Amino acid sequence: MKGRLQQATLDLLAGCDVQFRRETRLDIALVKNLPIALIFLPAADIPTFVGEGRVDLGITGRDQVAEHDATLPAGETSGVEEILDLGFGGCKLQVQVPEKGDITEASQLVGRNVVTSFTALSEKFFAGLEGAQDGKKLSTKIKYVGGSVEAACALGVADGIVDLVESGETMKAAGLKAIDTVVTSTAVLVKSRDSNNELLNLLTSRIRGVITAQKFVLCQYNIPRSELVTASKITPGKRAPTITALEEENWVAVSSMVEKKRIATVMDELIKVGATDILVLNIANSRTD
Ligand SMILES: Nc1ncnc2c1ncn2[C@@H]1O[C@H](COP(=O)(O)OP(=O)(O)OP(=O)(O)O)[C@@H](O)[C@H]1O
Ligand SMILES: O=P(O)(O)OC[C@H]1O[C@H](OP(=O)(O)OP(=O)(O)O)[C@H](O)[C@@H]1O
Ligand SMILES: [Mg+2]
Repeated sequence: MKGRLQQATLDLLAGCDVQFRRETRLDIALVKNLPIALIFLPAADIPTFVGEGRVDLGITGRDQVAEHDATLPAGETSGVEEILDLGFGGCKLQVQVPEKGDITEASQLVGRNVVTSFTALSEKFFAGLEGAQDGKKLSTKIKYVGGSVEAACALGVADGIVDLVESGETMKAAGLKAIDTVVTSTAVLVKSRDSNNELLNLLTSRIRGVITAQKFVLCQYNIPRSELVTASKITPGKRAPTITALEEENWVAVSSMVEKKRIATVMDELIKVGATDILVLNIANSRTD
C-alpha cells in the first residue's frame, strides 16, 4: 500500500495497534509488538505478491485485484482472495473520450486506439463488446501507459482511454467525459488463498473491528415499553438491540449500533415513534466476529 492508499492504511494499522517504525527509503518494517513484517509495495504489484503466496495479507484497490485476475488464463483460480471491503479509496475505472467528439458510447471505440494502465481489464471489456471469444484477436488496439493516461487523447495517441475517476477533476481538466464503467473500486483487504495462520486471523479480526467501528455509531434512546417492538425494527442492531429497564415504569433504554450513513434518518424515525433522549456516540474500536 504505497501511494494513494497509504495514509488511510497507516491510520488503519494504528487503529489495530500495529506498532512499527519505518526507516526512510526502506520498504520493509518490522512490527514491534507482533511477529510480523510490513512491506510497502505499489498498489498494482500487491496482487502478484499475495497471489503467489509471498505475502499473506495485502491492502490494495479492488481495481488492481480485478486487473490481476483478468491476466490469468481462463479457468485458473486467482491466488488472491478478497476478505474485506475497507470503505476508503473509492473510485471507478471508466471509459473516457474527448468531450467535444462524436463518440458517445464505448462500442464506437471498437477497432480504434485505447490507452490505459489497466490493459487486461480493458481487453476483456472490449472483447465483450466485440463478441470476441477467448484467444481471438481483438480489433480494438489497447496500449499500456503507466501514468498521466488522461493526456493520451489530446496527444493523438488514443481515441479513448480507460482510467480511474474519483472527483472527475482530472477528466474534466483534460476535456474528457466518461461513457462507460469497467469496474467500481474501493480499497480491499486481500489474503493469499493458501495462507491460513493464527496471526493472519488475528490481524483480519482487528482490521474488521476498526472498519466496523468507523462505519457504525452507537445510538442510545429511551422509549415507552409499548413502542419497543416498533423502535427495535428501526434499530435492529448488529445482532439485537440491548434493552435496559429504566427506574421509570413502562420505559426502557435502548442501545444499538447503527450505520453512520443512516443515523440521521434513524433519529427522525425514532422521534416519530416516541423516543426521547436520543444520543449518538462514536465507537473507537469494536470486535464483533
Ligand atoms: N483519484 C483516486 N481516488 C481514489 N482512489 C484512487 C484514485 N486513484 C487511484 N485510486 C485507488 O488507489 C489505487 C492506487 O493508486 P495510486 O495512485 O497509488 O497508484 P498508481 O497510480 O499506480 O501510482 P502513482 O500514482 O503513485 O504513480 C488505485 O488502484 C485505486 O484503487
Ligand atoms: O477523478 P480525480 O479525483 O481527478 O482522480 C483521478 C485521477 O487520479 C489518478 O491519477 P494519479 O493522480 O494517481 O496520477 P497517475 O495518472 O500518474 O497515476 C487517476 O489515474 C486519474 O488520473
Ligand atoms: Mg495514480
